[in-house]
Amino acid sequence: MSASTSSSPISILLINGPNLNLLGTREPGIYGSSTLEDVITSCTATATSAGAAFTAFQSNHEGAIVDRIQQARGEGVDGIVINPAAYTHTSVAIRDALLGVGIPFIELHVSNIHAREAWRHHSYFSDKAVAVIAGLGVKGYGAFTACCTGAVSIKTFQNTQSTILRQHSRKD
Ligand SMILES: O=C1C[C@@](O)(C(=O)O)C[C@@H](O)[C@@H]1O
Repeated sequence: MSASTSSSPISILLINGPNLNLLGTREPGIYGSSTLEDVITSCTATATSAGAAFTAFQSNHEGAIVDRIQQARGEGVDGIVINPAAYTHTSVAIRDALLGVGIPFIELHVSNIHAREAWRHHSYFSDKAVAVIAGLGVKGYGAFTACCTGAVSIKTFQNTQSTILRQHSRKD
């Protein structure tokens, strides 16, 4: 991975796949009422306060997501947080792009894909992800916090994952 140094802030790229632009209106019983804009605003605030660089990208197109991942290597992105959405269950191309650039990534789902239809249980990403977050609603995007607040690098996320899950499961 491209290491972050004290002189260069950690750089995080958030990628959202197809139909996540509809967050807030899309099946609210499953995905909640927060919009993607709400999510990005919150993540941007977190990144800014942590002194991290943050970029968000959403596309409904597989090739565009592959292109954005490839572009990330040239930009020196340290870690990717990706909700591949429906491509989770189908995309060898996005998996290969992530492995090709060698940037560590966290896989994120708003819903608990393992509590849904059987065909959603398989992910082309989970076995290669630093961590997998699912079922915490849009609060799952708070996983992003672990990538930049006080964390040396996204690799430390593995050690903080259980803490994050505890924090988010509290009803506060
Ligand atoms: O589009 C999505 C969103 C999703 O990734 C989630 O965030 O829960 C789960 C996927 O199965 C689904 O196709």
